[in-house]
Amino acid sequence: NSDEAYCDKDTGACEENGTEQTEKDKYREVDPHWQKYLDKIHQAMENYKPCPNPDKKCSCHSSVITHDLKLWKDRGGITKEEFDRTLEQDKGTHYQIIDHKLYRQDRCMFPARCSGVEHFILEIIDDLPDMEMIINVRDWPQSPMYQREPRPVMSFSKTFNEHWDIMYPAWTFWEGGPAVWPLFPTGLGRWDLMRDSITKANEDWPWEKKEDKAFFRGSRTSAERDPLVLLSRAEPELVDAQYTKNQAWKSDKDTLGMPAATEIKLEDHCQYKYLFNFRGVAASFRYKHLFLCRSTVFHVGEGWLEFFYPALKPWVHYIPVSQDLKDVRELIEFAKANQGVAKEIAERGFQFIWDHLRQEDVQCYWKKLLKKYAKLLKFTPTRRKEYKQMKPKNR
Ligand SMILES: O=c1ccn([C@@H]2O[C@H](COP(=O)(O)OP(=O)(O)O[C@H]3O[C@H](CO)[C@@H](O)[C@H](O)[C@H]3O)[C@@H](O)[C@H]2O)c(=O)[nH]1
Repeated sequence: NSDEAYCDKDTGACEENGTEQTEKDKYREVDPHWQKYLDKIHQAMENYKPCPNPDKKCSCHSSVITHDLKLWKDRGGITKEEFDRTLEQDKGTHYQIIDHKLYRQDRCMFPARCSGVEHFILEIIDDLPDMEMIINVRDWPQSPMYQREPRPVMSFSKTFNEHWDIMYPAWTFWEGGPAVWPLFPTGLGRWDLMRDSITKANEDWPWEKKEDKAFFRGSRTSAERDPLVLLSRAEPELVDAQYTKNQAWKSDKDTLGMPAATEIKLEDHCQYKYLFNFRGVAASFRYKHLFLCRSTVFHVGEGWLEFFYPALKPWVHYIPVSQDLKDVRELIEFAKANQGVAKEIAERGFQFIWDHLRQEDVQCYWKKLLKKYAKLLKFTPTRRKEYKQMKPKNR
């Protein structure tokens, strides 16, 4: 095997053999200490099959639909009894699509979130067959596997190992994202607009100009973020990670014993080379935005997903960090010592999100999902007369 000729397995030392530089050599030229990570990148790149580009059929993400619906397919479809039981258990908001019109029960726990969901459904309603859905707009998924009976409910986020929920693209792509005072008092903001504004902001921060530091700003929605905040307090030169307030904030205890930090716009995250993403309650909306900075995304833990996460690959598009953050210092140091590869990961991450997470892709996913889902329903929806028809806001 010609690859083996380059490096001594025991010492990790590599030698030039006078031949042309191969793709693999590129990852074999540095401090042997970092070899294990360079090998991971090489391996990941070898296994990676890029999605078609342009990808008019959002094929990049379709395997998630197949995965999420497989359970119901294997069970022979969704029965009326299963559907009604989930409805009675109040696991989400009930929608009906009948004759290309969208109807909804009156109650929605978070109206702006329902509105964000409805925006996408109404845009494709002419192409959708009759169906009914239970759409959960809470953060937390509603069909845990420890309860042996699965529920036909749709949620924006879940884990593959612990939840049966069918993932749909979160409301926040349009509206209903978290309000962060004073940055986004009415919610995080439309994804298509933020795509443009963060990408424009990154132009002021080319890689060479960015600060060589890891960065995180957000609230303590999960204590999994604590080790990074503590590392930042101990070594502010390496990491700047601080807790901000959220609506539940009552005292410094909610920001790990320190006063809350000032909020920083996502556009201003672009001035740092290494940006951290963590799950919060469920997946955090920040993930997709971080890539737009053309900074290297450090993604902590693999469990919590949104529909587009599985298409992003560790070491190709982001640096994976273990959930307990035991490897975090070494990984940041790896990136600092191997700027070339860190920058390449940043570029690939940016390009993926730019090419494959457009508003068209979100829309396309909704359409594919609902069409396939409708085929699994083993009953014909009957219109509930008390439900109101939901109409586009600006049409
Ligand atoms: O200084 C800041 C602080 C926050 N944010 C953004 O504000 C949003 C909210 O941040 P944070 O308070 O840390 O909450 P998250 O944990 O990211 O998200 C929570 O809120 C979401 C919507 O309610 C839920 O879906 C998640 O599961 C839940 O964890 C994120 O997009 C952040 O990037 C900033 O841009 N700058």
